[in-house]
Amino acid sequence: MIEARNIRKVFKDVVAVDGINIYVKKGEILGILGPNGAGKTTAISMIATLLLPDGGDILLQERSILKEPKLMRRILGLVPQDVALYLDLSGRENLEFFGRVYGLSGKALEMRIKKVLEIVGLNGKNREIVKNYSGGMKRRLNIGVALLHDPEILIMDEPTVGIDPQSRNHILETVKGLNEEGKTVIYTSHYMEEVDYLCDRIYIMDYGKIIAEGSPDELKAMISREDVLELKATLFSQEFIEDIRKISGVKHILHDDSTLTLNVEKGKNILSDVFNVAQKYHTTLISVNVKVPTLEDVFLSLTGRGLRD
Ligand SMILES: Nc1ncnc2c1ncn2[C@@H]1O[C@H](COP(=O)(O)OP(=O)(O)OP(=O)(O)O)[C@@H](O)[C@H]1O
Repeated sequence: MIEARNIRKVFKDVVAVDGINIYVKKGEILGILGPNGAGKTTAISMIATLLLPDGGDILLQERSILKEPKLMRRILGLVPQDVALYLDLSGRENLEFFGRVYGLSGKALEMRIKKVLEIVGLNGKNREIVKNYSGGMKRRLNIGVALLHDPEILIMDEPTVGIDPQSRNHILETVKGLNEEGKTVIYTSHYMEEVDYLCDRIYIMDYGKIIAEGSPDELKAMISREDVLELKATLFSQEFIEDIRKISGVKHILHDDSTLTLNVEKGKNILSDVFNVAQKYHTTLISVNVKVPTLEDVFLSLTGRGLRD
């Protein structure tokens, strides 16, 4: 349906998107996963025709949207990262305003507003001014605005950042529901749990490049030659972590003060080495677990860094 070929965008001396290929199939939820600054927003802004690439082409059903941006704009709903709403208007008034911008009016507009309020679960609050909405409600209304003209494709840029868990779940379920009704979705996030849960296919981005592509299971299978071990303690010292890093078979480490995640060569038993290090630094291990790999472990394996470093 959509095919971005070798697209590139440079801002002064920053190569935000470095010659990537992305395709989107009709009816799928496509995830773009990557840490802050990876280039996700820049990539989808080009697909959404908000930014012109410095190189490459973007095709919608074989026709270049660089030459014919209207083709894309007609069928696209974009949910930007920053909430774009009128705070002094009610939820309903915002929908009325943006609906008119999309060219809707009269009964058609009224019906779409009713439908959209149902989808985003804001029926009960539609006459309240948006200033009084919680962060999650504002995000949901923002999604509602993007749905007003009943777009075929929905592009969502990190729609759950900084909101409460209940609204987050509501948004994830809304995306699933919209997809089941036939909408194609492009969803960017740096939360691996979200893309794992939602997406049929995922591109992992880092420093403007795509470093892996596949279904969540395919991506996890990429590290099937590694075991993931998780150690917990009250506090891990830097010296402890450095000694663990030196154990033969340890490929990557992700850590905070109390949890160490190790990607270890498959089948390599490093437990006695781990316990020796623990003894050396008088560190009491609260737990040692073999983990089922997550997309975070895939990213760690590919880059040596965590998604949220
Ligand atoms: N308008 C701009 N001017 C200059 N640099 C920019 C601009 N937009 C993005 N960048 C830079 O391009 C790189 C990619 O940014 P982008 O916003 O696309 O990443 P992202 O993966 O969406 O991350 P985030 O979640 O933080 O938005 C970053 O280094 C960013 O600082």
